[in-house]
Amino acid sequence: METIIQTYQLTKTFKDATIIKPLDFSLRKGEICALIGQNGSGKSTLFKMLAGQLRPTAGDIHLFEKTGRDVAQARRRMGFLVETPVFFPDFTASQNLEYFRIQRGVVEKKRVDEVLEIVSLAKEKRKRFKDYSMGMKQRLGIALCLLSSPDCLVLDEPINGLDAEGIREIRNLLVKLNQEKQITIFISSHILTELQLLATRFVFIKNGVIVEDVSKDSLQEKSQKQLQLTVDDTAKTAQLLEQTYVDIQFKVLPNQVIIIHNHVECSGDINRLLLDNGVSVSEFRIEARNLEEYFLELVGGHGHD
Ligand SMILES: Nc1ncnc2c1ncn2[C@@H]1O[C@H](COP(=O)(O)OP(=O)(O)OP(=O)(O)O)[C@@H](O)[C@H]1O
Repeated sequence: METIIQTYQLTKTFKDATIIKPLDFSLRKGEICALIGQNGSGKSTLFKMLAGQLRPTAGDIHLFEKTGRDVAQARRRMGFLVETPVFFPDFTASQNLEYFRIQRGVVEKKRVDEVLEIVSLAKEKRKRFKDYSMGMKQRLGIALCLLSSPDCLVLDEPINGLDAEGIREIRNLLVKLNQEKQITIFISSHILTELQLLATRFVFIKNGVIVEDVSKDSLQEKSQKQLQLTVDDTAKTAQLLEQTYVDIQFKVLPNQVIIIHNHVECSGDINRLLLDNGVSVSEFRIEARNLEEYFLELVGGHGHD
């Protein structure tokens, strides 16, 4: 399977703040990958480096398995919506796209109508941009990305601020592009549930570090389960967990309760570990939690880091 994006130890530092810590990431053909992180986590910085708008401080980017000088050429196979495009408010949608078609050297004039059709704006193509709703403006932004017939779209928070209907329209559009035109999609949001029905893979970023990278199925599974223990010694339990599972994620609640978010499949081993080390466990159960809670625990700065 072709690798569309590959980064090696990609790093970005502004003055003395390292916003993207050495990051290895790959996006494979056909994926709809969601990049989820709170404001300031580094999503736009990463996307701008991919778009060639920001120069990496260190590390490397390969696009379509091309490297070095060939990256610029490979980048033409991608459509980026990483900053709000500046459309002319008094131009119609058609006129705006026609302007960009000429500017970008897209030869076929009919491509403007084609992309307007794809994003379901054909009927409103003679409306002026300033009279468009937020959702229509975003779809026009995606139409602009599609002008050059890209194989991959990179979209920075395209559903930010849209109402439920606007979100649904963008979601349907992106699923259609992925399924019917085999366009690979890398899309960011700070709200997990917005992309939950769309993405096939979820990458969580916090302070410029990828803290989790999971498939849709795995996300469902993980987000559904956690271990809740009531113990006589929370400090000792915390110590044992950290010693045994380096990436353990847990939080200590009042009343001697500990919630463990990962390694739920090892519940038997965890129980034995505690008992063998003299911790008395009065309650031990696997329970459900929702996706939003899961997201907040991963990137929201709550609980155990
Ligand atoms: N040109 C710059 N100079 C200095 N700091 C910057 C620059 N661009 C971004 N930053 C800082 O980098 C951090 C990450 O910003 P970035 O825009 O990548 O985050 P984000 O995850 O996209 O958040 P948002 O959803 O708010 O756009 C922020 O603290 C921001 O202030």
